[in-house]
Amino acid sequence: MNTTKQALTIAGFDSGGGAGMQADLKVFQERQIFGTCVLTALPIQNTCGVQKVYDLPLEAIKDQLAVIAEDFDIDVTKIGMLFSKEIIQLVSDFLKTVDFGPIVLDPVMVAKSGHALLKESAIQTLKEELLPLVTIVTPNIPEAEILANMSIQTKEDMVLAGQKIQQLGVKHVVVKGGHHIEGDLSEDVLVLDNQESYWLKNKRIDTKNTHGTGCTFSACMAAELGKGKSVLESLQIAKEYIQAAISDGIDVGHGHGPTNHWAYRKVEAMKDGKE
Ligand SMILES: Nc1ncnc2c1ncn2[C@@H]1O[C@H](COP(=O)(O)OP(=O)(O)OP(=O)(O)O)[C@@H](O)[C@H]1O
Ligand SMILES: Cc1ncc(COP(=O)(O)O)c(N)n1
Repeated sequence: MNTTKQALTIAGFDSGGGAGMQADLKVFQERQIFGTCVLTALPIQNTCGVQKVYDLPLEAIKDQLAVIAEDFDIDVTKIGMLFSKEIIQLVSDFLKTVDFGPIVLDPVMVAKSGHALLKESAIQTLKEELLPLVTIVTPNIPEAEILANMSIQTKEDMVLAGQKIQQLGVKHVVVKGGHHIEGDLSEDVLVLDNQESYWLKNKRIDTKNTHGTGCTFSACMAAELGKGKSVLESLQIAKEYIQAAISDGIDVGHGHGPTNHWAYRKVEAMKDGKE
């Protein structure tokens, strides 16, 4: 029997290597889970932004999903950029036919540079078709406002939005405070299906190098879930991973630089008493 844990990311492309499928595969490698991938769309982007997005033929996405199903025993699935309602429908229909483990959805809507990565016409399909299949969804504040159909100003609003998003059929919700709420802390809330909620807080880091933070964070959660960790444990590791990846930054590109995927190795070495 094959004991190597296997993850799938269904996501968009980033030539700049900081976000999307590229970030997800880097996280899978760092967290020691084998990474496979299905491309949904081809944005032309680097750290300075997204210039345009090329569509892929739906058939090409369908065929990629089919070859993964033929050949791999997927333990966990992470979903990022989906771009259109047709892609969401296709991916949802496919996921109903396979057991690809828990599903983590980062409901990517707009890139940090401001370019749309999800068409507005796709939001209803995302809510109705995909969310009921999802184990954990990880919206940032603007995404949570759209999914919950409410404005979010306070921490109480974040919890309420999480509960409203659960009513769409998803099991657990992480509403990320991240770069959208003011303050010294970067606070996220996990609303579990048993209605308990947990806050995760870290010092907010003042940096422009935050390209792909949402992708990295959700991919890390997925990797840990795929290896059998609980939802809360996976979230705690993801929060530590992203904190290290942002704070121990690297400087490449001329815009919003990517995060540092090696940084968490130091944190783990310290925990093991090796440093
Ligand atoms: N400046 C920061 N300092 C510390 N933590 C941060 C910072 N920015 C984001 N985070 C954390 O990074 C994780 C990802 O959240 P973020 O809000 O960046 O997601 P996102 O907006 O979906 O990202 P993306 O636009 O890359 O998809 C969360 O845990 C968030 O709290
Ligand atoms: C393919 C893809 N997926 C997600 C993002 C969001 O990342 P960011 O908001 O940091 O630009 C992105 N830019 N590209």
